[in-house]
Amino acid sequence: MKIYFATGNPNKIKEANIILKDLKNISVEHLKCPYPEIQGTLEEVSEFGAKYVYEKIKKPIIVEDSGFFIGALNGFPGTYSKYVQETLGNEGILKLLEDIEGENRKAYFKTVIGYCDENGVKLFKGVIEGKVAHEIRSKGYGFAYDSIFIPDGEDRTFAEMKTEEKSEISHRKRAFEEFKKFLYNKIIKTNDRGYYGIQNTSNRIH
Ligand SMILES: O=P(O)(O)OP(=O)(O)OP(=O)(O)OC[C@H]1O[C@@H](n2cnc3c(O)ncnc32)[C@H](O)[C@@H]1O
Ligand SMILES: [Mg+2]
Repeated sequence: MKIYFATGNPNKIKEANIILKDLKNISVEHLKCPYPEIQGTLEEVSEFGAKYVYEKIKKPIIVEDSGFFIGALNGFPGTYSKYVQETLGNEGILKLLEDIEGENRKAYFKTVIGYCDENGVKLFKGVIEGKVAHEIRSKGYGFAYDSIFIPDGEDRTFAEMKTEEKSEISHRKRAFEEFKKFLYNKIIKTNDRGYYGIQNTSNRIH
């Protein structure tokens, strides 16, 4: 089964492939099919985008909308994350937080995957909590906000972790895990042999 992933961001494809690497029989293909990013919640953007792209290609499709939410800024940049990354950038964000210390630097990433096929659209969500670093810290991994985000339980920013490490705990990983559960059920229901397509043999039911 092929699932198309409509995104303009190749980092997302790289991470999705790492996260979904244990899926057999299912491949994720990058699709460059722009869709209107309506102004609204991540859920609204993903639902609209998934339906929009599905109507165009009539094949199983995912889109994904993510945001970076900073507690001390009442969730800003949140649904404006793309625009803020391109304008203020990470330095601008750090400046806004100059006098903010400790617990007040809390932030989280959230991802909402929208999946659409002939049965309609479904959403899958993932969140990772952490805090905003005091300075930009990167070993060249990751992208966008990764160099200022330190996940809870870590000292390093996402941009100091290899993509494989980020992808063990990230918001994207969590959203895709939910999506995987849905795929397992769907495949069990639709496949006569009841074969999951998953390497983990304990999950095989044939
Ligand atoms: O074409 P799409 O899939 O929309 O790709 P995008 O880069 O516009 O992605 P989003 O709208 O989902 O993301 C909003 C902003 O948040 C950034 N972002 C998304 N996921 C991230 C992650 O895992 N780490 C750091 N920044 C991220 C992204 O680069 C944008 O600046
Ligand atoms: Mg976008």
